[in-house]
Amino acid sequence: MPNVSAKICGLSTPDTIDSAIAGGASHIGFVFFPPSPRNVGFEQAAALANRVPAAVRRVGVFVDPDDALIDSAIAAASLDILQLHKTAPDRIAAIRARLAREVWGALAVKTSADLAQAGTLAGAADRILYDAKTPDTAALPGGMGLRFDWNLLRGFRHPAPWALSGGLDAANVAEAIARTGATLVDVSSGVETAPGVKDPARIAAFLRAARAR
Ligand SMILES: O=C(O)c1ccccc1NCC(=O)[C@H](O)[C@H](O)COP(=O)(O)O
Repeated sequence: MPNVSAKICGLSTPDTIDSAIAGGASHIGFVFFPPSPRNVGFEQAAALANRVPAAVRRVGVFVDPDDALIDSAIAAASLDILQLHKTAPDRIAAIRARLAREVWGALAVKTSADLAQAGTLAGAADRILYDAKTPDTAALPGGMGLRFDWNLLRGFRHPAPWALSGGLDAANVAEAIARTGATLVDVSSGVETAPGVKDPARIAAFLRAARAR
């Protein structure tokens, strides 16, 4: 069975960063999107990023960002990877070409028609993050604890490396991995006690469960 790696997204405090690292997270996500309860400022991100060892990848999470925001976030938090939500494939490709950095494209999934759009991200992004589609009225395109039907991924021919996200937690991540074959999983609200409030114990439990599947 392949090793499963885990990204803990939306971290904003030193204790939760430390918990993710101690628990074996492969990736740590910082959200740069002011409407999010997980948004971090540049100085805050810089201090948090300093706690992250080089072996753990620092992911910046953005919603259709402009170049100035990306450049400031990279400078502050030494980001290894950019995760782009609601960003057109040609814009993703342009960002990737300009920065020569790993870039992930988030694909909002509810139906098989959504999943069929994965091909548009292949070639533009290094990795596709399958995430649950949030309602049009929602303030956020991610981090809402929603999950999509994992059966949609059964037999799906992934056009690029990928990761699974959306509504994962310590109780369901093993099943999610078994059902989809994911080798990289991503969680945010499933390790929180309230929106934006990460819990070190839940982070540790999630990472244990992802390993123990
Ligand atoms: O988490 C946010 O607040 C957020 C805001 C804007 C764009 C993306 C955001 N999160 C992206 C993530 O990578 C989350 O981990 C992913 O959507 C899963 O969230 P959850 O279902 O809460 O585990």
